[in-house]
Amino acid sequence: MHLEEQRSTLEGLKIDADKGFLTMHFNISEYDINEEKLFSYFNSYQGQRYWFRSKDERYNIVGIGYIKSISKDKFSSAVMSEEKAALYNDIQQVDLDNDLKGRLSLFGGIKFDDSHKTDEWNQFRHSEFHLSKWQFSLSNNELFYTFENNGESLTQTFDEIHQILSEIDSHTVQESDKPELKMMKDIFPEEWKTLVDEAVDRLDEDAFLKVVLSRQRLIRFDSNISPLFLINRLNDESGTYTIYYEKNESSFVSKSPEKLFDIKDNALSTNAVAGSSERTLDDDENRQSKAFLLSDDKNLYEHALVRESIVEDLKPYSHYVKYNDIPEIMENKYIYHLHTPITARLKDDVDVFQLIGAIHPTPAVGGMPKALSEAYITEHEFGTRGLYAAPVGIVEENNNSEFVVSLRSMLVRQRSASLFAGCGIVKASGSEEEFKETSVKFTPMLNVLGVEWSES
Ligand SMILES: C=C(O[C@@H]1C=C(C(=O)O)C=C[C@H]1O)C(=O)O
Repeated sequence: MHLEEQRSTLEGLKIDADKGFLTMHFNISEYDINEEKLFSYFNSYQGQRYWFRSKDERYNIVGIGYIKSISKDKFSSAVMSEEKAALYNDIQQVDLDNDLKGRLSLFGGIKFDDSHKTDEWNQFRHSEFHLSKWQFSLSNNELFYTFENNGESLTQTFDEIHQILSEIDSHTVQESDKPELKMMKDIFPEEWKTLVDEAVDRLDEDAFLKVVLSRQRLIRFDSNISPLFLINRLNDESGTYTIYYEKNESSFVSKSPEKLFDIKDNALSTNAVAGSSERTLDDDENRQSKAFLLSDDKNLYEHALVRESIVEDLKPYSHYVKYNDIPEIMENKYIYHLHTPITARLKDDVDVFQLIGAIHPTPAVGGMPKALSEAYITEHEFGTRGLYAAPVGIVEENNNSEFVVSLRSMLVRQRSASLFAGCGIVKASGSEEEFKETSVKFTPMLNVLGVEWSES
């Protein structure tokens, strides 16, 4: 449809005075727009921007300006779904084209737990989801522009948006400087190994099977880490999720390989991921590494715990749950994992927040049994997980959604970055191997930061 025709549909449009917001939904395929141009152009919105890209690019969304948010200091699935319904109910949506495919979405996350040992996550509330003023759905070249319904002329708004889209199209992105590394250190490395040894002693094969313990690495640069530098580097590794989430002065970044679940018209798909071995540049070593994973009892056991827990958690909400008994190899750039795809047909009245409450934390990031391992993590782990290993993702009005388990992640504030990595501890684990595995899991974020490293 041509611009003039789209513009004229607005002239006769009846505005619903009861709604607080209006969303115009545009096809923007005539403009040359990408993530970097958007983050550069909308620099003044820093602190209120996100980028979420699915592994398969079902979603590739950049959101600018948090115009309306649902946020709580405690997670309640009922309250979240009520507030989400109220938020959508207050919006009049206007499609400016007949064959638009995208849907107006919320983006956000729910922290791993409600522990507050340290204050570095204070800029994020416990459960927080945002509707953005500008939602660029880059996988289908669409824009949702949302604004307060205050009687402004719609055709004038339409013209202003097209003016801005032309400016973004011709916007030149300046190259951003690589920050110089000043300091890099593991937080309590020896104490963490002791923590792992103590956990191994505490675990037993009947009542406490597994606990996931994480640790942090702190990095400081000699200048602030520029958002554009990160956006540019995040485009690098394919085959993972991409999350870049600004909130005030903090940014949370993840290159997770792990989906919590996605839902499309009541069909849910998820993936049990647990069991790891390093990927190197040597083909022979890699063949051995994969063969080892597929036959190693400790890794297969850790994996089965995760798969069974997810399947059991899904059953009450599903007509059926399907999966294969034999795990497959997931290949990431720096690491291999065992994974099992799982699908389910959800019952009609199931809400997305209810599912998050039921599944998170999977034993891939918590442990088994769930309550015992969560309490163990809260009591013994150093630091606060915040959004590390937490559900972060996109949700639409009708429950269609995609959530990530936000691993391979970091919290960036001004000149510093805190990197997070964990691993599953079972009775057969050893602290030196687990320390090494967590070091490998820092690699994706070191790469995003442009930090040269060598793990020896
Ligand atoms: C906890 C992390 O990873 C999880 C733990 C794994 C394991 O213990 O083998 C593998 C993949 C993830 O499910 C992490 O990356 O921080």
